[in-house]
Amino acid sequence: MLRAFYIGRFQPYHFGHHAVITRIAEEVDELVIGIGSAQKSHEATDPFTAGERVLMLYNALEHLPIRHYVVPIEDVRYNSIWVHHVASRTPRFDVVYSNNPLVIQLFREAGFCVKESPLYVRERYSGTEIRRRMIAGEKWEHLVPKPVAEVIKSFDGVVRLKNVSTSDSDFSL
Ligand SMILES: Nc1ncnc2c1ncn2[C@@H]1O[C@H](COP(=O)(O)OP(=O)(O)OP(=O)(O)O)[C@@H](O)[C@H]1O
Ligand SMILES: NC(=O)c1ccc[n+]([C@@H]2O[C@H](COP(=O)(O)O)[C@@H](O)[C@H]2O)c1
Repeated sequence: MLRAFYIGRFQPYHFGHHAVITRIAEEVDELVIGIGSAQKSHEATDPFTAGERVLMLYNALEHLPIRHYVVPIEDVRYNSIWVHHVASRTPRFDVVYSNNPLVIQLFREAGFCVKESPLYVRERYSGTEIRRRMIAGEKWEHLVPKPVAEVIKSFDGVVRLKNVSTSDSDFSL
């Protein structure tokens, strides 16, 4: 039984992520999906809460043919302990898929087998580009699975993103 791990911020979950996850599902038996920077929301680059992102993934992956777990994971101050932090919040996994250089470096140093996942039409499928379109009032719905667009609309996510993007207040502890 081979269980894989894949992490992203999913702000929002889009067809680039979906292509990667669909491909991983052909190679492994189970998949743990980490929702990274789970503590963040209501910011221009991270507008959606961990709970909202759980819902996006849960609904978009309803028909994924393998068992999968969606686990929110907060950032920690020290990169050196991040892999242990991830492991303490997830079912045990055997292989990591990522193309984030820091994620790859940290997992390889910790002794994990890491497979690099290729980018899928990156200029089209990118969280940054989708958020830009949302703020500009351009079409974005075709870049995400239908259930994701429905979740975002259910809580007026585009209005929130526009509001937090124009706000000049930056709250941090
Ligand atoms: N088009 C894509 N094809 C394949 N993988 C992608 C694509 N876009 C992002 N990824 C990967 O998915 C993982 C999660 O990324 P993330 O949730 O930050 O998405 P993103 O589109 O890069 O978002 P942002 O633009 O907000 O940084 C990362 O490893 C990232 O490289
Ligand atoms: N020290 C840390 O908390 C740490 C280190 C490496 C990656 N991460 C997180 O992993 C996720 C990686 O996903 P992206 O590829 O979408 O950036 C991000 O949420 C990032 O913040 C956190």
